Amino acid sequence: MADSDREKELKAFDDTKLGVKGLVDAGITKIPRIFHHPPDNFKKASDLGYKDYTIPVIDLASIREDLRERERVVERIKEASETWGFFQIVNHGIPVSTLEEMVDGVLRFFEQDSEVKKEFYTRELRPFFYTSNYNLYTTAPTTWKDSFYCNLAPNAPKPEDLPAVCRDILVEYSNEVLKLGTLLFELLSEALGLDPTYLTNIGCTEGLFAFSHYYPACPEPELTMGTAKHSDMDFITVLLQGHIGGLQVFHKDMWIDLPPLTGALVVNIGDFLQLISNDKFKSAQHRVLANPIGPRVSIACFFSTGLNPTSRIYGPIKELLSEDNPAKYREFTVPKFLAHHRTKCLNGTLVAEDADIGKAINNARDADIGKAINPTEDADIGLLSEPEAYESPVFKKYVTQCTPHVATTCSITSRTDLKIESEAILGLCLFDSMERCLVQHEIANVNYRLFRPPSPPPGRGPPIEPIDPIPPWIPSPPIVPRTKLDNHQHLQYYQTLLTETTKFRTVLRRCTHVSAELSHCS
Ligand SMILES: O=C(O)CCC(=O)C(=O)O
Ligand SMILES: [Fe+2]
Repeated sequence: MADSDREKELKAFDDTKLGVKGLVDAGITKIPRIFHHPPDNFKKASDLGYKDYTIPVIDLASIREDLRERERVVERIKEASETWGFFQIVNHGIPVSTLEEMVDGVLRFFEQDSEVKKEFYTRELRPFFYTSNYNLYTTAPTTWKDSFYCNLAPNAPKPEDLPAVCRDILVEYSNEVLKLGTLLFELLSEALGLDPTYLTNIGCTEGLFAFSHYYPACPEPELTMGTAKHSDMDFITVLLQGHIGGLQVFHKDMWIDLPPLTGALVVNIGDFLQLISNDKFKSAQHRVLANPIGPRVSIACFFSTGLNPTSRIYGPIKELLSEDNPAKYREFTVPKFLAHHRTKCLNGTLVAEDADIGKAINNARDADIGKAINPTEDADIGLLSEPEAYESPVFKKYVTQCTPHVATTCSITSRTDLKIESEAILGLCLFDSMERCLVQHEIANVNYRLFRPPSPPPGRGPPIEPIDPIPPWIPSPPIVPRTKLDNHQHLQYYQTLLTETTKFRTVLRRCTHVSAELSHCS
């Protein structure tokens, strides 16, 4: 789809102020092209016959009275946060009737008279607003949902800023979530071996905002996504989902369903907590499938000062560090972190996964701020550092222009038999497709070998040291015909290309968020 056509379609869609629900109400049977997403190659655990992959459900019923039980719960939270980055909680103290009323409140908001609802439609940050696809005009495929956004703490919303149809329940529910947050951060602090008040004392409960999503039934669910793959850029998220499923968590190169459970809340670790726990806890990627039945609703409450940033400095918690476990990240402030990611994403410098406000735009590990301190694996062979590699004009050019191409050129179809780590698989797939991009777009007519140059014929330029930047766990993908280097010009060209390709590899190997399906801002 040409960019200008896409732009026009996006604008027309935006101007209706009716969102995806408006399309469904108009009776469409085919979804507009702006919603088309490239197919995903990763499998669902259930399709592979794995039945034992289930996200832990943790019962908080007696943790206040029974110390032993509290210890057991803390242990389970620790395990879930280290392995999954996700768990569900039941008997958390919020009455089921409040949860049900919150879900109903969301339905009432999205299903109210459209003229009243349109009053809330905007892309500007307001205490409460509604929109469809916050970053509609970025390069991302549009997702099949409408959302409202509400800032809850530290500045509680004024009642008059909230829509009448869900005002009371929103206030009640957010007070409950704030209370629950204090308990969760106590348990998470204990799970990290810290004093129970540690995470609260460093401000983890200070900020809260809600995104509530309305996913209408989709006539062609296989062509689009409800929410694209992302991780949350916050400390933790408390998610209430209605009665229709679709949420999936990425785990061991598979998508694991997280089906709704009456009375339960989903808790997931965000990028900030991963970062301050020095990678002990994992911020897992997740997504929501579009569904032929609907509407599905959800309310995600993000513990982050994202909408009221403070100058507080965060970094790996000192008490968790030791000689064997040195800090993996630099310190950061929330505003810098957000600004950095937003700029990166909106510039298209690095195509990111999800640019909704406060969400994971890029993985913390890859940011300049909060960036991994470890020397690059490639330092010993004289490669650029990762930030420099991001600046590589060739990298920018291909990553930004060729992302859809990446999706279609990856030749790796079977991952389940590849016994390598997930990053490696992603890396392999990306390298494979990136190289194909290079070959198809730019260099098909140039004679060269990409990775292992032959020695030039005697007397034709200096011998080339075979540089193999590929770590053993990323096999070199098979690649297209390359004839011999036969003159000095080609040799130089090859060397430039090799450097650039190596920069790709430097970057891509670390960028789990650059997705092989299609990197984008959703
Ligand atoms: O709708 C859902 O279940 C998940 C939404 C989500 O992941 C988010 O808003 O960050
Ligand atoms: Fe999320």
